[in-house]
This record gives sequence, structure tokens and C-alpha cells, in this order.
Amino acid sequence: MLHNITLSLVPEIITDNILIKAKEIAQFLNIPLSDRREEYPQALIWDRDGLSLCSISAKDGSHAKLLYIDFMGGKNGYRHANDCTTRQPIAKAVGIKPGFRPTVFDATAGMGGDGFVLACLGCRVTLCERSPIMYTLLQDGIERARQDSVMNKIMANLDLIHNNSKQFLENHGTNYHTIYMDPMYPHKKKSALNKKEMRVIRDLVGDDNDSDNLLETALTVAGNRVVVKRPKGAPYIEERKPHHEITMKNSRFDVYLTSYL
Ligand SMILES: C[S@@+](CC[C@H](N)C(=O)[O-])C[C@H]1O[C@@H](n2cnc3c(N)ncnc32)[C@H](O)[C@@H]1O
Repeated sequence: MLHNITLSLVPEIITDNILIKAKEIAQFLNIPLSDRREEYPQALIWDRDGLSLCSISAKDGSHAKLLYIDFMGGKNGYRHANDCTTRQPIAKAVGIKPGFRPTVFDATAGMGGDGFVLACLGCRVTLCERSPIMYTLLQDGIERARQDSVMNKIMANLDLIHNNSKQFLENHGTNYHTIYMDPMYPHKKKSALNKKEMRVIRDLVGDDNDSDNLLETALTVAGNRVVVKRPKGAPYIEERKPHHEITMKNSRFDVYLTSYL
């Protein structure tokens, strides 16, 4: 049971269908569905824009959005419109080549941003997320994008599953050319997590301290390669040196080629 969080609907969107769906979400998350969100420090608020995780002010019950997944606007919309070329580092890292689009298992879906870019570039991507709240927010973002005629074509490349990726890969991992991982890096100082969203996700899901086990499994099942995103200067997972690295301003991709293992 998640503590101190409720699901709350704004009155103007309430219909019978939405109420049914809201009850399903509350049951899945094991949280109350309440119209008294001022009694909770955090709430998943469902309004005309969709679902967002919000902090609630104890003083006056006002809310501030912490996490909201939008594939059509914001950073994702910008990347789709202006930055979706096969020259970008993530495309090279996962093994996109002229005439070849790898199937990708994104083992650490998070906000879905990296998986979305790969879907825009024509890869079939399976997003896997173990945090029930992150999964619920992602599902909502994907469903909204599917209602848009342009986005729907890209979203057809994206599947979403709720699971621990290690467990899923043990049974189905050989179906993918590339396994992609971007685990939360255990920063000592909070300030090192520069993006506000990443700080919120870390508060929600904690550090992904089991990423070494995930990498081990990924390396045994991936068809072609495993790609690990790391902050610049971070040690390799398990001190395992990759076959090559692609470096960017603040981060890098460690690329492990399964044919050389
Ligand atoms: C740093 S975020 C990923 C950000 C993502 N690349 C993006 O573009 O938004 C890491 C996410 O991976 C998820 N995660 C970590 N280990 C996982 C595992 N073994 N199975 C499923 N999800 C996992 C965490 O819950 C968290 O939401």
C-alpha cells in the first residue's frame, strides 16, 4: 500500500466511465479514491489534461504538478518535432543503421522519454516499468497520445508492461535485439540530480541498487547488445568495461555487444 497518497478527480471530468476507470486505478495502486485531497501530502490528480502526480499544500489544499507525462508537448514534443534524427547518440548506441531498426526492450521506462525517441525513429520498443505509479502515469500519457492521429502512428511502436524487467527478461528477453537500461544512479548529494523530475522519481522509486543483476540478465538474453546510460564520470556497472562508449555532455552510453561476450 502506498502511504499518504490519494487519487482525486476534478468534478468537471466525472462520468460513469471515468469513475469506473478511476476505481480500477485506485485498486491497482492500492490507494484511496478521495475528493478530500487536502488531507494528503500528495495526490494523483485526474483533470482535463490527464493524470499527474501533485504535491498538495497543507495550508490551503492547492496543488503543484510534480510528474506529468506528455508525449505531444514539452520536451517530448520538441524532440519529436526538431531532434529526431538517426545521428543522435541514442540512435547509434542502440544500433540503428540505414535499413535496420532494432527491436528494443527499455528495461527502465521511467517517464518514457528515451523509449519515445526510439519509437519516433522507427524502432519497436517495449517499455517496462516496475513502479506502479510511474507505470500508471506512463499508461495515461500513452493513451492520450494514441488519441492524436499523428502520434498514434508512433505510439503503435510502443508497448508498455508493468513488471520487474529482470523477471520479464528471464522469460522473454531473447525477443529483443537491444536491451536498454537507464537506472537511477545513487547520487550521494540530492543536488547532483539536476532535473526536478528526476528528484521526484527518485523519491518515489528509490535508487535502483539492483541494476547489476539486471545487467547480468540482460547480457545473457539480448540478441545484439545491451546499452546502459550512465552519468558522466560514473563507474561502469559491476566495473564491467563496455565494448564501446558514446559520450555526451552530462552522460554516456556504455555499449555491450553480446557477440563479443
Ligand atoms: C532514471 S529512470 C529512467 C528514465 C527514462 N530513461 C526516461 O527517459 O524517462 C529509472 C526508472 O527505471 C525503473 N526501473 C529500475 N529498475 C527496474 C527494473 N528492474 N524493472 C523495471 N523498472 C525498473 C525505475 O522505477 C525508474 O522509474
